[in-house]
Amino acid sequence: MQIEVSENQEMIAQTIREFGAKFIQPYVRKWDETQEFPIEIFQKLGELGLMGVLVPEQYGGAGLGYKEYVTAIAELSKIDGAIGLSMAAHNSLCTNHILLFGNEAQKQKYLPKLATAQWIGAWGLTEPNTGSDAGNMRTVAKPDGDYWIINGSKNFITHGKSGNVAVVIARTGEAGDTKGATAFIIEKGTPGFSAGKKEDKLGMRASETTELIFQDCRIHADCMLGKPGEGFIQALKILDGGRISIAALSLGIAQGAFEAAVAYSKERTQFNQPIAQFQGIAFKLADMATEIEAASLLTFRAAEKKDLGLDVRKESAMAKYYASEVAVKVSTEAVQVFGGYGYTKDFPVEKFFRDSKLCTIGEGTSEIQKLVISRSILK
Ligand SMILES: CC(C)(COP(=O)(O)OP(=O)(O)OC[C@H]1O[C@@H](n2cnc3c(N)ncnc32)[C@H](O)[C@@H]1OP(=O)(O)O)[C@@H](O)C(=O)NCCC(=O)NCCSC(=O)C1=CCCCC1
Repeated sequence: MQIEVSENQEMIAQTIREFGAKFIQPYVRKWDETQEFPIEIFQKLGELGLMGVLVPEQYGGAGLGYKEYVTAIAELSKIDGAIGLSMAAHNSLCTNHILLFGNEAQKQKYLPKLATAQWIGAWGLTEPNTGSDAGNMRTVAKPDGDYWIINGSKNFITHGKSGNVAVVIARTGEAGDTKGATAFIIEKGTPGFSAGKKEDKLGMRASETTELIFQDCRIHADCMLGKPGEGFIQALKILDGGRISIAALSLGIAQGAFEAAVAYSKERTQFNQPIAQFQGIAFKLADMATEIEAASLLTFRAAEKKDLGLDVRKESAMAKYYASEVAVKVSTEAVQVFGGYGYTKDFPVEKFFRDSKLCTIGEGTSEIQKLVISRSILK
């Protein structure tokens, strides 16, 4: 898919393929059915150095870039999108927020644990009434001497219950003021901080999604990331990287569904010939392959620009928008290629189909990506 693949990317892809065949693939269906979050998988991935791909070596990470990170998420998501999603939320949202906006003490304290997955991270921006309009958040943090008191709730939070630490953005100024929000690091077990309802989801079921609840949660000012008022802009910058990871997740899902459809179409015979020999099926495969290739180019281009330290708000939105829509389209077509069998849980494509839909919604809907892209063009 890419013209040049680095040695590190090859090594990461190979490691994940071997790891996935042994520790993920055999359990995908069970985790999906039971909605179980297999935390031990992340600890094992952490031991392999894959939970801190973007974290510099001095903080216990691999010190690599977005190209390698995209490779890791896409390879994992070919096997199980839910595992790819959890890795993405842990890395590009929670860990990256501390890496990019934390002070030295915060980085020393949290990054080594997060980069090795001894601790799992969560990130809280979305609220029940403020999803796309994230800047209008209602969760409030009020100063109290050297402390801040947080009240409110966040929802659709990956690792809300299992996470050892969360980065949470709360209102510290006027409602609707994009300079009126602040980011805080809050550890599990802090009085007044708890996980609420766990969502029963259509797809991505092995990735845990819960509410976060704050009731007079008192935290020291040392937990603040950056300065008061910087939280919303920090979050938008974090989403610029996060959206590349959702594009990678989408690529993995699309590639997994495509490979299953190709294999099945060569084996399944109807009217005395493999269905792949019918133009109706062969042209579907041609469309899928072309769209995956285009999605891959957009995703790796955004990753390359990010690695160069450039502003990628447009490129990450384009990659996420296009790749996620491709994941939905390709997995839908894969179910069609499988026919009735594709609609059963005996084959993998129904899961790709269910998992893919999250990609057009999480970290900003396709409509929000178009808003970001068009604002960037028209500014
Ligand atoms: C794009 C958006 C709708 C924008 O909002 P507004 O119109 O309120 O804000 P606007 O006027 O665009 O901007 C404010 C200031 O900010 C600067 N800036 C914007 N982008 C950036 C940027 N990328 N970098 C730096 N600065 C930026 C902008 O210039 C402006 O500054 P100024 O006030 O003029 O000085 C934003 O709210 C958004 O994106 N929503 C989707 C949330 C959303 O995506 N959640 C996802 C939550 S996480 C999630 O869903 C999951 C996580 C993991 C698991 C799956 C799900």
